[in-house]
Amino acid sequence: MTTPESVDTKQSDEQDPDEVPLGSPWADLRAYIATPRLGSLVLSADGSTLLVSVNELDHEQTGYRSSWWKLDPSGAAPARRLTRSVEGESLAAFLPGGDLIFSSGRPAPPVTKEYGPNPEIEPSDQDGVLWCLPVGGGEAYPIARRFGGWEGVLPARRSNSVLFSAAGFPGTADEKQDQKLRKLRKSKKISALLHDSYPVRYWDHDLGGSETRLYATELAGSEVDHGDLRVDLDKITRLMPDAGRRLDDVQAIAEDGSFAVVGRKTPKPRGKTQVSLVEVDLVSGETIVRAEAEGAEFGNAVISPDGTLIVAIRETEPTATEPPTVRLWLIDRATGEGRVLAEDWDRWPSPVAFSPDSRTLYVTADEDGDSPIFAIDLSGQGAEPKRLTGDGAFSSVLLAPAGDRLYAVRTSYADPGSIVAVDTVSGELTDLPSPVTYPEPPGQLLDVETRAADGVRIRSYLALPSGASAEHPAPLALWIHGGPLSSWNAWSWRWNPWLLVSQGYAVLLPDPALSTGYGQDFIRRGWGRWGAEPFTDLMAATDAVLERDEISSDKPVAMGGSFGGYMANWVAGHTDRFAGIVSHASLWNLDAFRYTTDFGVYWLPELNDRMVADYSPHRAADDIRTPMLVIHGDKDYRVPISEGLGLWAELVSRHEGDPEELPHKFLYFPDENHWVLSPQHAIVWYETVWSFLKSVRGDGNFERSRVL
Ligand SMILES: CC(=O)N[C@@H](C)C(=O)N[C@@H](C)C(=O)N[C@@H](C)C(=O)O
Repeated sequence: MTTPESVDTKQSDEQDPDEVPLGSPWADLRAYIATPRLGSLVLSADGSTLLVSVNELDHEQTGYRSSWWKLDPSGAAPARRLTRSVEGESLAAFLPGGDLIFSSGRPAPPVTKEYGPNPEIEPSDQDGVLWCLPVGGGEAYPIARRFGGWEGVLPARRSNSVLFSAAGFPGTADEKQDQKLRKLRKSKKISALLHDSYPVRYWDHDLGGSETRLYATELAGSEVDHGDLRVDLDKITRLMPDAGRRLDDVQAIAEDGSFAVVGRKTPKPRGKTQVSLVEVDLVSGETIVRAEAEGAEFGNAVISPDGTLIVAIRETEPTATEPPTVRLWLIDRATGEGRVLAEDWDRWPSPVAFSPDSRTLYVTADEDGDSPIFAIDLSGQGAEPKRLTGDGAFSSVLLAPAGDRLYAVRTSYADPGSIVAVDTVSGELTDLPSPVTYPEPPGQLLDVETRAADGVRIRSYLALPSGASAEHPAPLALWIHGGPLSSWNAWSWRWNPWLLVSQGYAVLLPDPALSTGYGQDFIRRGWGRWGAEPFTDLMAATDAVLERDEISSDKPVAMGGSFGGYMANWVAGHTDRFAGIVSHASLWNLDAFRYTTDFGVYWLPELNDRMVADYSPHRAADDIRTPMLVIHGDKDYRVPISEGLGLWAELVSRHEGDPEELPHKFLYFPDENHWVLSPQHAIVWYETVWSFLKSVRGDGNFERSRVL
């Protein structure tokens, strides 16, 4: 598979724009949305089969469908597509014998007792069907159907134990009742939910209609029992049935299938919850609390192959003045004792795998514009992390059973994604043949740095168009990342600087105060002071690149989404140095935001009254003189639409001149969420941003996208 062919064409007036052959994906938005995107990796228990998911544009070009591709872990054979259906496939996990379980919306045979549970339930568009692709060959066949779908499938590596998780309706005692209630609600068109706890929404969907339920069973595999596998949640063991909505997530299963580690939420006063780690015995169902502490939460657990150790992250609760800390927490199952690992390591790590002898732990952590893999030797006293990989952000990291190599998807802002094998001793990378090859971006990615007024180093990436030079300097676009506890270190299809580079801009991607990968002090510097150091760091980074010969001294433009949108709004109210500002899914009135965002209690320690009084962008509404493009999706529950509506109303109500000459625009998506994910809307998003930036720079009039 390659990206859509690059053909240099000029659009004639008569031609339907959709008929014009595709150009480069970094310049032609139709080619951009049609470019396949790498997803996550799955490895078989014996290490012989590595899969990667690939997201491709669907036939209507209004969504993406994912399929699984088979990779040769040795790197010899090319990638080949393993699953193919119009509806796509998602969840995937190997049984130890090699059978692959996956979910797919592909048409399943009619419901009969023969093939699945709950035969009284008519097939529906809300069905989730799990399929098995037998290792010995042959067609995939359905093994379970469930109205409402599945959350996860987690097989043990060296036994027949398999965990299934699915969302159950609160108040229903078992799977039968759950399925009946779902059917009733559907037929009566009931969508109402009753809440008695917090939170009630998450990113773009409602909570309250579901709680995670956990089931365990033994699946021998089709090769072993010479028959088809069947899973019926009514007939298998439900674990922690009394946990109700306290069961948070299923994090890991022991290789021998004897126990699993799950997150358990305990409701706390003032709407808080605290997640602890609980071990559940898959046979007896007994539970043991493995990690629990006031003022801290635990997650991302990994179990050592010998089953003696659990490592997770421990994140402390922030206060008004102290940001959270993230550390590794090592639990010795024999003694039940837990301790911090690599306490002095000033990074926020996340565990990914243990070596086969359980003596080395592999983790990833943001570091200085990368998110590399580190190895931590657990046998010595020091637990000193050793950086294994160089540039790039490594995700979906899996260890080969022999322990000699890790597999990962590596991305950076110079690379949309490669599949790599990492030597666990030398850290050497080998590229594996990937289902997707991407064309080179239309420029260079530079690592640049400057000093803030207080002497602190601020580093950034600068995406520079190929032709930029002292003779042809490029106009500058400042991009501000979200979070704010994050870093511009991994490729993003949503925030892709190369699309703007192809329009001639140089794009600056700074990591200001609050960014991850530079240590705790760097985060603390901006904590509760959003309009102070994070803002002045961004300005310092902008000043420094404006001095470069290849950068035009014209007024730059600025853009940011989410927290980056907060900062875009703050910039608008505190400087007139930008020609135009794009504010996507932005925080405008912090006083309102902290109570209406989906998870307000996360923000409350930092967004206290004092911080809100000092740093809410809406307080500087009178000072905004820069044209703004406001963009918001109505289904954004992280930064609710009220923030975008408030910003828009305040901008418009301050415009005293000719209404026809309002300098601002509002691009509103009634059915998009925080990210604007559908491909057709991504096109509208970029087209509108391009046109707005062009107009504020005086390069032409603002032109509506032809579909607006
Ligand atoms: C619970 C919570 O709010 N977590 C934050 C990481 C978060 O979602 N922040 C948003 C306001 C934000 O800035 N998100 C960024 C990562 C984005 O680009 O969506």
